[in-house]
Amino acid sequence: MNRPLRLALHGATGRMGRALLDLLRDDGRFELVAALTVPDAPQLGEPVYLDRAAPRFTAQWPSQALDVVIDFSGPTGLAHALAQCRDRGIALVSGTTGADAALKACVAEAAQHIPLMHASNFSLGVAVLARLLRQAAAALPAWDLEIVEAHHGRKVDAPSGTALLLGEAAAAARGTTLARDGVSGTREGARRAGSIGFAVVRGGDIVGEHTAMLIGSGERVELAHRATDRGIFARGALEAAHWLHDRPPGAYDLDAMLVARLGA
Ligand SMILES: NC(=O)C1=CN([C@@H]2O[C@H](COP(=O)(O)OP(=O)(O)OC[C@H]3O[C@@H](n4cnc5c(N)ncnc54)[C@H](OP(=O)(O)O)[C@@H]3O)[C@@H](O)[C@H]2O)C=CC1
Ligand SMILES: O=C(O)C1=N[C@H](C(=O)O)C[C@H](O)C1
Repeated sequence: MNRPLRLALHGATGRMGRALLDLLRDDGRFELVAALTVPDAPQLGEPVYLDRAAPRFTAQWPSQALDVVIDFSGPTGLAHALAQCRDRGIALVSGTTGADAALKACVAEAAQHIPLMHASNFSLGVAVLARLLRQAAAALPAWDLEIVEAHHGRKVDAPSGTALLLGEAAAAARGTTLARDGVSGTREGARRAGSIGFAVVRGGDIVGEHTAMLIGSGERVELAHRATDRGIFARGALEAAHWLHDRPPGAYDLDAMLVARLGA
C-alpha cells in the first residue's frame, strides 16, 4: 500500500498517547485521522500539535474509514475500542493493561473478526526478557521465583501487565499457571514452595521496571529490564500497527511479530 495508513489513536491525551503523538508527527507511514479521548478531557478541541492545522483531540469516533486503531486508554476505553473496531472491521493494537476475565473474553471474541494485538508490553527488551525467563524458570525448577515491578505513582493496575506476562511465561515453563501458583500482595508466614510471588513498588516518575528473581540456596539469578523512556513502547506499538493492519483476523502476539519481522 502506498498511501499512509489511516490511524485513530485512543487514549491520546494520556502519557502513552503523548509518546505516540511525538513519534507520529514524523512518521510518514501513518495519517492521524483521530486523536480520541474522554468527553470531559480539558484538551478537547485543541490541536494535537502546535500547528493549528493538526487534528484536534476529540471524543467522537470518526465516520471516515480507518485502517488501524492504537489504544492505550484503560479497561473501559479498551471495551469501547473493541466494540468500534469489531463492528467496523478495523485492526486493533492495544497496550491497555488491567483487563479482567470478562474483558479478556471480549478481546478473544473480537479477534475472531479482526486482526488484533493486545500486549502488556511493546518493548523489544521485555520480549527478550520473557524468553530468557522461560529458559531460566525451566532450568531451575525448584528455585523460588519472585517478580518485582516498579512504576510511576499514577499507575492504577497492580501487579503490572508485564509482571503478570512474565509470571505466566515462567509458570508455563514450569508446567503450572498463575491461577494455581501465583501469589500477590502482602504475605505472612513461610513461603510456599513452588509459588510465584509478585511485589509492587509505586512512586514518582518511574517509567517501568521489572526484575525476575530466581532464588536458590547460596545463589540467585536476576533478570531485569528497566524502561527509561515511554518512546520504546510507542515505537513497538507503531511497528505492530503497521505489521498488523492487513493481516487476517486473529489474536497476534508481539513475539510472533518479532519472529516474522526480525527473524528474532
Ligand atoms: N503495553 C505497553 O507497552 C504499555 C501499556 N501501558 C498501559 O496503557 C494504558 C495507558 O497508560 P498511560 O498512558 O500511562 O495512562 P494515562 O492515564 O496517562 O492515559 C490514558 C488516557 O486514556 C484516556 N481514557 C480513559 N478512558 C478512556 C475512554 N473510555 N475513551 C477514550 N480515552 C480514555 C484517559 O483520559 P482521562 O485521564 O481524562 O481519564 C487518558 O488520557 C494503561 O493500561 C497502561 O498500563 C502503558 C505503557 C506501556
Ligand atoms: O502503566 C505503565 O506505565 C506501564 N504499563 C505496562 C504494564 O502494566 O506492564 C507496561 C509498562 O511497564 C508501563
